[in-house]
Amino acid sequence: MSELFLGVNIDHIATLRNARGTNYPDPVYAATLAELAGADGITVHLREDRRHIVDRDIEILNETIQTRMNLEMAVTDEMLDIACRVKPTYVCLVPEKREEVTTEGGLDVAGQLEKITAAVRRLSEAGIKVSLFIDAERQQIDAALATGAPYIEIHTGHYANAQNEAEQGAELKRIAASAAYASDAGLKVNAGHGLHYHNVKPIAAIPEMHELNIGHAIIARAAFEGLEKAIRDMKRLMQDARQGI
Ligand SMILES: CC(=O)[C@@H](O)[C@H](O)COP(=O)(O)O
Ligand SMILES: NCC(=O)COP(=O)(O)O
Repeated sequence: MSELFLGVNIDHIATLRNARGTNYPDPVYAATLAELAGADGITVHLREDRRHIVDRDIEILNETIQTRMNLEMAVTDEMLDIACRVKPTYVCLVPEKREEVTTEGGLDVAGQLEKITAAVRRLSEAGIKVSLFIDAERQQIDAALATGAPYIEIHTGHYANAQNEAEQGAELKRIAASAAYASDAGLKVNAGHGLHYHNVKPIAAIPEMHELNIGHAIIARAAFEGLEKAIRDMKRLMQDARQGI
C-alpha cells in the first residue's frame, strides 16, 4: 500500500494568539516544530475574516516551511490574487460562510463549475497544485474531474459528527467508495475535517488515501502533551491503520 501523509493544520495556534491580540503562540514556530515532529506538510486556512491565520503568517510561512504549504481558501478574487502571488505548493479550494464556527460541508463544484474551473486554471497556470474540498458524492467527484484539478480532499466532517455507530459506518462506506471511484478516475485523494485520535484509523485504512489534513484535534492534544508528541502519536495511528494493526 502507498504511503499515507499527514498535513498538520496549524490554524488554531493562530486562534489562540488572536484571542489575546498578542504575537504568541506563533504559527510560524508551530510549523517548524510540526515538521521536526514528522508532519509531511503544513495546512493553513486563510479565512476571509482572518479569524485565525492572517496574511503575515502566509508570507512568513511561505519563506520558512521546509515541506510544503497547503493553503485552504475560498474561491474569491482576493484569495486567488494572494495565492498567485505567494505560490504555495498546494491550494485547497473550500466553501466559506462568514457566520460558521467551522467548515460545514464540501464545496459545491457541480453547481459552480464555470467559476471553479476558471479558478483551477488560474492557479494551475501559476504552478500551484489544486485540490477541491468536496463531500463524498459522485456528482461532485465528476465535477472535480471536469475542472482539471488533480486532487480532491474528501470532507470527513459528517463522518466525524455521526451520532451513532450505524451512521458513522454508513459515512465511512460512502467515503471509501468515493475514494476508490475518484482514484480510479485519476484523482489523488486526500481527506480531512474533524478527524481525531479515536476516529482516524478507519479513514487512514482506506487504501486510496494519499494524505489526511488534521488540525483541531492535534492542536488540542498539544496543549496537554506538547506538539511533538501529539503529531507523532497521530502519525503512529495512521501508520498502524495502514498496516492493518
Ligand atoms: C476546510 C476545512 O476543512 C477546515 O477544517 C479548515 O481548514 C479548518 O479551519 P476552521 O477551523 O476555520 O474551519
Ligand atoms: N481540511 C481539514 C483540515 O485542514 C483540518 O480540519 P480539522 O482537523 O481542524 O477539523
